[in-house]
Amino acid sequence: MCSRKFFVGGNWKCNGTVDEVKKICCMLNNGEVPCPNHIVKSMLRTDFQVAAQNCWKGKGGAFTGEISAEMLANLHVPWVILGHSERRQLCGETDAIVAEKTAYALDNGLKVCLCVGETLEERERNETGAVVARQTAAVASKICCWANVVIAYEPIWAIGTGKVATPQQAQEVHYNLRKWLDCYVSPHVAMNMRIIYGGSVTAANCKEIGANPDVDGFLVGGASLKEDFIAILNARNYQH
Ligand SMILES: O=C[C@H](O)COP(=O)(O)O
Repeated sequence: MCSRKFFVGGNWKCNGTVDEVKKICCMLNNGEVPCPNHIVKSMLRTDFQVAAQNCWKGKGGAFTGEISAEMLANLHVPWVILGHSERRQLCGETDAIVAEKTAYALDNGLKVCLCVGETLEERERNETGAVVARQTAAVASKICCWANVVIAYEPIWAIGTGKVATPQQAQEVHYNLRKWLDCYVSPHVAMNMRIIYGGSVTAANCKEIGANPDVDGFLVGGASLKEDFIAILNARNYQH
């Protein structure tokens, strides 16, 4: 029996003054629904969980500008987003680095939202499945327990562009990724892994994409900064 609970993450990225963050927290706290820092955590209802958007790949130390997994755990930040395409493309994070970070974060008690996804060129060359499998395989070579991992499929061409994947495109990639997990990790992990979709998700398209059997939630950028996010959180009507 599959017990995947619908999962929706808001990725505020590098946005938000204190006043803006207060406004979004207020919207969330008052929304009818079932972050990167400590201030946000203290402003939010306790049924929301906060995630950092990155962490260092190993033990903390002389790494200016970084935050370690231990520091996040110590701040009671339960989640970290790793492997986001903006980190991969803008900060040179390779599959190996993302895998190392994932293993270290898990070992230190964090839960990981692992992002994977292809560029437009890769999709046009029919490489989507291979890219997503390669990115996941790098992590699979470093971790044994997947219980605290959610995988976010985020096609890079859909991020912040308004060009959302069709429900069929999302379902196909999620289905194939689950099949890959079934073959190369285990049937148990495949069945229980939440594979969420990210890339131009809005209140208008979330229900149709979220209705697919292999879409277990969303990772939302732009729309998580707006009132739209409440509708996205409710895309599957209060599933618990
Ligand atoms: O992490 C979220 C994704 O990058 C999606 O961003 P977006 O919803 O603004 O397209």
